[in-house]
Amino acid sequence: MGPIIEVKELSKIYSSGYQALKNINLDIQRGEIFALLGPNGAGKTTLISIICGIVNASSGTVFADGHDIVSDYRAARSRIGLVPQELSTDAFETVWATVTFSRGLFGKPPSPAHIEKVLRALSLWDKKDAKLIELSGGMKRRVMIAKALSHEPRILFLDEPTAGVDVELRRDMWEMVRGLRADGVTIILTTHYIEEAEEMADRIGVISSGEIILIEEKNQLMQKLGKKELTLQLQEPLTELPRISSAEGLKLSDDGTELIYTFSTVAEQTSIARLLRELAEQGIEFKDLKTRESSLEEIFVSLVGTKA
Ligand SMILES: Nc1ncnc2c1ncn2[C@@H]1O[C@H](COP(=O)(O)OP(=O)(O)OP(=O)(O)O)[C@@H](O)[C@H]1O
Repeated sequence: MGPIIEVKELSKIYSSGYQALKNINLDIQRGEIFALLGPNGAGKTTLISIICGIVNASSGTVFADGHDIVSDYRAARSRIGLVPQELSTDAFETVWATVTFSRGLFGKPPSPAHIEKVLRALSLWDKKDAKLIELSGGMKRRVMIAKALSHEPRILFLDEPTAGVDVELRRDMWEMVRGLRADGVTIILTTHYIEEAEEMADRIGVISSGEIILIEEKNQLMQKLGKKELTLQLQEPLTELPRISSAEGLKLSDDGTELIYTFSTVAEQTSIARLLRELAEQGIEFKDLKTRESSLEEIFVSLVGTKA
């Protein structure tokens, strides 16, 4: 079986003339959690909206579970659940009715058992008879997810799932996403919270100005582009950097009490050993040391020059 989503040479020019996507090629593997990162306006929502059939592409093709999203729209769309960024709910419907109705839209036979399972998983069961207007913002967001899961999709898109939600709900959502993955659902999420991608994703794609500039396994990305920082707290402050051959990547703190050494995670052992040896040879002693690894956030900023 091939990838569950295949995007080929996809471009989008809005009627305003603005080109939001430029020749995107992207395969999403079955069962993975894929995080799409990018600064505001990079094209994330446009890409998702095209895959979900809400926006038309200008050129290129998309297959969802083998179905062309244009010529075979219904089959493609039935495979997909979408949790959009904006909450749009029918304020006076009950939770139960709105989620049940969503399932019907995809031509699936009623399944109260499935709806119950979804509502329980999202801690909405005791609210099933409440009208949406009576729910808190976080609960409304859970309802959006319940709607997206109502027809048992194999692919779930989460567009900024945890924007503006509290820490507890964010944790709950991560838990739920992991549970879905365990059931074999493929998950694509966009997020501004790098922490979320770092925590959840198997692979990460970075989109900037309508182009995919990087796709990588998360662990490899962190290893390849990640930097480590070693801080040595000196016994005696220095007035200038020691003259040693491993001075590249070495900085002296403003007050002269710390040496800070930045190195790539790949090159680590040999270069640290050499640095420590050379410092010892110069009689420079330190009383403590600490190391720190760069976060995905820093890697991201180094790639696109701005925050996600
Ligand atoms: N209907 C539209 N007509 C014209 N331009 C649009 C339209 N929708 C989006 N755009 C433009 O396309 C670009 C990509 O927008 P998109 O919403 O896909 O970005 P995004 O990566 O999802 O951003 P954000 O992180 O802010 O949600 C932006 O410059 C936006 O202004």
